[in-house]
Amino acid sequence: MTAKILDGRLVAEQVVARAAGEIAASDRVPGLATVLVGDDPASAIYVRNKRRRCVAAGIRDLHRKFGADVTQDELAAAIHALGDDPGVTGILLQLPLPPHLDAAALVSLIPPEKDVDGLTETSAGRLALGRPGLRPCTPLGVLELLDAHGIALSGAEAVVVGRSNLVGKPMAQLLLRRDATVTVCHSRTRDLAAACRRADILIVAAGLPGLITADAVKPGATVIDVGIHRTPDGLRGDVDFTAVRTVAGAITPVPGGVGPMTIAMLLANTATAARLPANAYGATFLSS
Ligand SMILES: Nc1nc2c(c(=O)[nH]1)N[C@@H](CN(C=O)c1ccc(C(=O)N[C@@H](CCC(=O)O)C(=O)O)cc1)CN2
Repeated sequence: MTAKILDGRLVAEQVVARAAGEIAASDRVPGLATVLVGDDPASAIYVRNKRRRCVAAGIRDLHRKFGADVTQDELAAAIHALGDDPGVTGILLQLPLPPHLDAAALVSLIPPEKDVDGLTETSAGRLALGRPGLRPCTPLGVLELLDAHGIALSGAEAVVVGRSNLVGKPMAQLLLRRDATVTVCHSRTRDLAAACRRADILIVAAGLPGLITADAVKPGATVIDVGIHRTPDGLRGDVDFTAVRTVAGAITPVPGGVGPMTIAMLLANTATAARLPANAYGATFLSS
């Protein structure tokens, strides 16, 4: 068997075109503030690509760049100012941050109705409770990709490898909302391969290159690789693509799978956020 390739670039184009259409039809121009701290080369690439895509879709680019030595208070003040600025309809703090900064505390300063990354406590809580809100871009993109390829979720055995706030946890919540039976695996899972073999849909966001080998995949399963690693041989995911594609029914490539979907869903969320009234999702907890 050779797996069908789930092309993220293709589906991302459709999502971006839809978002651009919504923006063109709206009377409010979205303004996205991307906040980039330090000199991480991968983060610089992702933010550059996000900004380019946004501008092409009619979103105002309100980028803010800070040195790696910026203090927590300086960054907090900048996020507060963006939160108060009516021209800024979306705020994104690119992760990871340098280790001296408290990323969770800074993310929590973003007003929920401008939280286009879906990472604030309000957004996460609303997802957990099944209430409307902005959802994290990568898990949202995975769902969009599965839907675009007609992969059924209701009643399916879904296994998520990884429990991060950025991907694993919200992915599990979104799959539950779509009536999948969800198992979340992590670094302490005893027999990871056995757990993964139960999956009709296997979503891997573990951050370990080549972690998932062919013996961990049920024949015919759909395998979604969220990992992205820069190796001497080029970009690689968390899945051993060459081996797993001979067992799986469908698989995402790296690059060209989930990555482009993450950016596309940011545009979709930015279009949505621009339509929200101030305070749509409740009060922000302001830290002193
Ligand atoms: N604030 C956030 N920080 C981070 C997020 C996020 O969603 N919000 N996700 C990741 C990185 N990420 C987005 O920021 C991201 C990763 C990969 C891609 C992508 O398009 N990858 C391409 C390859 C591009 C390349 O590296 O040359 C692909 O897979 O085809 C986009 C966005 C961590 N931080």
